[in-house]
Amino acid sequence: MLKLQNVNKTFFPNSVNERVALSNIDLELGNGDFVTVIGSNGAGKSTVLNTIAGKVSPDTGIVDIAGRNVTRMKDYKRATYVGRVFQDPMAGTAPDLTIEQNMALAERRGMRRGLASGITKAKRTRFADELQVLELGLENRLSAKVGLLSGGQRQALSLLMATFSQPKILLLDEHTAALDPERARLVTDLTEKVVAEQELTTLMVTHNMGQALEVGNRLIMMHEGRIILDVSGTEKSSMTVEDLLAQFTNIKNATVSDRTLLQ
Ligand SMILES: Nc1ncnc2c1ncn2[C@@H]1O[C@H](COP(=O)(O)OP(=O)(O)OP(=O)(O)O)[C@@H](O)[C@H]1O
Repeated sequence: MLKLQNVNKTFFPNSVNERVALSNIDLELGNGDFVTVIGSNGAGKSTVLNTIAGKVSPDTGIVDIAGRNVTRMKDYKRATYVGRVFQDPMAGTAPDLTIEQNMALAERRGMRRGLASGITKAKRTRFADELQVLELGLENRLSAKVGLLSGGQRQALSLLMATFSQPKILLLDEHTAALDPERARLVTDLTEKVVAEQELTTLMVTHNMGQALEVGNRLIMMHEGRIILDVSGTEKSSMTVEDLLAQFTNIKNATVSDRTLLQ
């Protein structure tokens, strides 16, 4: 469903600000794979997501979504294939528009302009049905401005909207990080439910190692632009947070000793 082949990205090459963000990334996700992505700051996690979404154009390599080479396809054209939820609850929704207006926009994602139709009664009923799944009572607040919702409610709505047009790939960029533990739990549970129901192929970046182990069927760890750990199935489910921390420590030590060797 998703294939990254030998993807490289360096920001500001050949300058003092040069940053190697992605280095020979090869990654293949099957239909319905739910992959959690961890790694230290600057490891390249967001750049992987941005490359898939088309926000970042790779220097070399191929991005293939559902058998289509989208490497040079603009982000707005890819929007039909890719749903995304960001860390900031304010990012995925328009605060001055109502819940139903936001949902109508999400529904039209990736469509050509000029095909707009009003929010019909049938549509309203469908939106209400969709919202009921969240169990937050939002189905009774269709005409409320989204700016009035709490962060957790907005993230739940963002998630629903991101999956509305049944994308091929769902990208979650630390989408529970800004929420309090209770709301983070709610949005995590909801994520698992929506992903399972729609069999969505999903990449979820998180700094929460417990969450990375608990959620999904596969986990990758990134470091300095590379994928340095890729576990799934029982190997993943038998891992503990301590195991992951030990991996981090090993890498950091290895990196330090590599540098020492190179000096
Ligand atoms: N638009 C950009 N312009 C310049 N450098 C960038 C840009 N985006 C990312 N980088 C650099 O690329 C590297 C990888 O960044 P990225 O944001 O992908 O890391 P990350 O793993 O998501 O980190 P974090 O956990 O801190 O969000 C870093 O060195 C970063 O400074």
